[in-house]
Amino acid sequence: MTAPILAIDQGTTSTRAIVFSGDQKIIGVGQQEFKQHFPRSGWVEHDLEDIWGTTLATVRSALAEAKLDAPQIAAIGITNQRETVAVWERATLKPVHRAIVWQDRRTADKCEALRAEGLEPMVTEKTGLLLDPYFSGTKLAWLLDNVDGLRARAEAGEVVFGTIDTFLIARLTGHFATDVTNASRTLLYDIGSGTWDDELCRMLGVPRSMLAEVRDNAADYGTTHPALFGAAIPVYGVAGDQQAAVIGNACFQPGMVKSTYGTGCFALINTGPDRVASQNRLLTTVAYRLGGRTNYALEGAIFVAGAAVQWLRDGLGIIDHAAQSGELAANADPNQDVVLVPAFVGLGAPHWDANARGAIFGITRSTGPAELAKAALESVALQTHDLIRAMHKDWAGSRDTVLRVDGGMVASDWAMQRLADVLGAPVDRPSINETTALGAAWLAGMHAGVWPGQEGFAAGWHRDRRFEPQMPEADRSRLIGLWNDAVSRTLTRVN
Ligand SMILES: Nc1ncnc2c1ncn2[C@@H]1O[C@H](COP(=O)(O)OP(=O)(O)O)[C@@H](O)[C@H]1O
Ligand SMILES: O=P(O)(O)OC[C@H](O)CO
Repeated sequence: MTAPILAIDQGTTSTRAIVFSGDQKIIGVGQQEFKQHFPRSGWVEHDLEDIWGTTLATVRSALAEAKLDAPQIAAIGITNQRETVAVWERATLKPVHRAIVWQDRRTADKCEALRAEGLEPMVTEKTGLLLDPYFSGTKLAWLLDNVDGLRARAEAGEVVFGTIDTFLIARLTGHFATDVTNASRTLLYDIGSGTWDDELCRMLGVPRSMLAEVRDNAADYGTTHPALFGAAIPVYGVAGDQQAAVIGNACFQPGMVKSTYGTGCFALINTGPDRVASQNRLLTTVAYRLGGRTNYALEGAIFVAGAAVQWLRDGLGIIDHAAQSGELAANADPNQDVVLVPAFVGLGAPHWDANARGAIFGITRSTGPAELAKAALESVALQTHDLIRAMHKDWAGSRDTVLRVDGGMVASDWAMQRLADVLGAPVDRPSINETTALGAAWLAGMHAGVWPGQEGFAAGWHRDRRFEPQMPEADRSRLIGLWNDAVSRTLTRVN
């Protein structure tokens, strides 16, 4: 039996709802962008009512486009921007503050202080993460320390914390639950024992009662309140968006790697049941847990990928649409060595320098929009190269792998060709680009028993196009050399 599944993909800049038919084709889409709040330099917040409002609206429009009613949907899968911190009243589900977004850097000093206390090795051992403002824990601590009366209310059990999945589940079904991949990004969860950790909670001053129950990725997360969509629909799948993309790109075998190019870029390699500890400042994270069995991943997280294209459009005004960036880059003068280090919100893996800021090198009088567009797209490829190189150093199982890509930016043929050139390895673009949503839908469909199991699903993965490397090796090494030099001049600290 097959049946349609609805996926909710709550991303950083927009919320999408997608209805997949029983044979995994997209038959209905709803999408809405929402406001980004930047209250101070380096701070990024989302209004949780915007997130909720766009979720309801996009689900309704996806159902309408698919010409389906709620009873015809077998199950819902949820996937979400990870690490973003929401705190709300347990009884009313009313937020007590805007959500603090994963990109927000306000806790850089707190992370530095914890590092100075020598706590990072303990944190990494338990969580697979580093002390960086990117992760939820220090942001939650900031709210407890800075919102009047919040700590007392948290200790009294009146307010709770969750990542965006947890907030949506609470509002959709009334359950207070999260999935293991989202939990693994909080700095509060021990990925080895699979439990919230008391020592980490103490380190960050977080009461245990604020934390949700952690479930497998394919599990029962309750049924939606009937009034929301006209009938109750079970929520059977939940995963953080980058882990959902691993699943949607069918990277189930150890050694398979995917890289997603949305606002940021996140490359994950499946390391199977082995928890590989990085020596090169990659993250160790949960790829998925199905039937109680965990697959781990090494992850490289870059904060600015498509955001560099947005900057070309909104900051510099040199393009009207993201899609024009590739055309412009193709016209750049090949003799100019312009390098952009897009450290707009610090640098993520493998540098983890929260205080670094962006820089452009090699500008001359003849540098213009085309060279800047080329440098912006190239910076995404060069950052990916840093991640893949770190993976190769960390784990022999990562060699000889083809990169599967997805996300909004992979629509750019120029960017994908340059990625293959800089990596010196092939890049595969799948036929369904909505792999994040597809991954969440598969979790739900498989749990509902209406979609194929792992092997059958993987067999249905199809390639749209393979990009083969074409750049001569000498040009490639020269480009990488210029990049390494530019990055070293941008860093504010040596790890
Ligand atoms: N044709 C294109 N060329 C380059 N970048 C693109 C193109 N289309 C979209 N993008 C970039 O992709 C990003 C959107 O991807 P998406 O996966 O929707 O992101 P997110 O989930 O982070 O909101 C934007 O930053 C946009 O600038
Ligand atoms: O919303 P995206 O696609 O930019 O993904 C955000 C990541 O989950 C942050 O870790």
